Amino acid sequence: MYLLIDAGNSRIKYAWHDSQHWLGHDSCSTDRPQLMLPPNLSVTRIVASNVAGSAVAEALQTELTPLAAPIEWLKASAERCGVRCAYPDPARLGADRWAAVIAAWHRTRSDCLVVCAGTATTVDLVRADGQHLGGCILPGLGLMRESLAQSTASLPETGGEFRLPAINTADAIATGCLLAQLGAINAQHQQLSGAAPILLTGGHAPALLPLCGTQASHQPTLILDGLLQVATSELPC
Ligand SMILES: Nc1ncnc2c1ncn2[C@@H]1O[C@H](COP(=O)(O)OP(=O)(O)O)[C@@H](O)[C@H]1O
Ligand SMILES: CC(C)(COP(=O)(O)O)[C@@H](O)C(=O)NCCC(=O)O
Ligand SMILES: [K+]
Repeated sequence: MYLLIDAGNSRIKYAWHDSQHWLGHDSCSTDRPQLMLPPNLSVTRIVASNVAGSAVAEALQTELTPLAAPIEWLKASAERCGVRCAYPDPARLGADRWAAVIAAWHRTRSDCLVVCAGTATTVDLVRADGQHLGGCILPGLGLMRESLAQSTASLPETGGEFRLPAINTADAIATGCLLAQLGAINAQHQQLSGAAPILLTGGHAPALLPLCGTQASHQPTLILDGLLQVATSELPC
């Protein structure tokens, strides 16, 4: 059994797979790393991406000590599972982005855009031949709204709907933050061949999906899929 763990800055997502099927999945807050695994889960390999810092890594390490397998921490590298990293210093690329890029390329085998819309939003470009081209990082939808609410006297943090043009404050904020995300996605998409698929993952993906056009699809398990791809390859992390 493979156990795959994606530790983001807000939530830890995890799932287990028997090399044929996903058998279960769950998530917990990154502030309280507590994994709920079935008793007697016979795990042969644990592959994890962690962008939430060393304290979270240590907590997971402690939590999973009873399992027979050690945690293998994925780090981006020059090449992995057929994908070549654009960063001259690959270890600087977030392991979650790297896993998502690996999964996206294996899924599409075409030019594609990978959007991870979580605490931060990351956009990555991948070419059909497996070359990662880089991308961009911007505050996630929640962070955008939070920063507006925190730095102003009267802007609300929640509510509102996408309306062009908006005619009330809540809608104006919701619309502005979504347009900022879409602007980054569309600008990066224009660097690829016209109809390249856009793979959206992360907690805010459902909010972006209806605005991203027909090339876009929601891939809730993209990062875990990439971790599985790594786990089922022969190489250690
Ligand atoms: N239905 C949802 N389930 C979970 N998170 C959601 C949902 N809708 C919006 N979110 C937001 O998505 C964020 C978590 O997304 P996620 O991709 O797990 O982030 P990260 O990888 O940075 O931890 C939460 O902070 C929350 O604000
Ligand atoms: C950009 C990120 C903070 C996104 O984290 P997340 O929103 O998934 O919690 C993470 O991928 C990260 O720390 N990356 C390292 C810097 C980089 O990718 O260039
Ligand atoms: K993200």
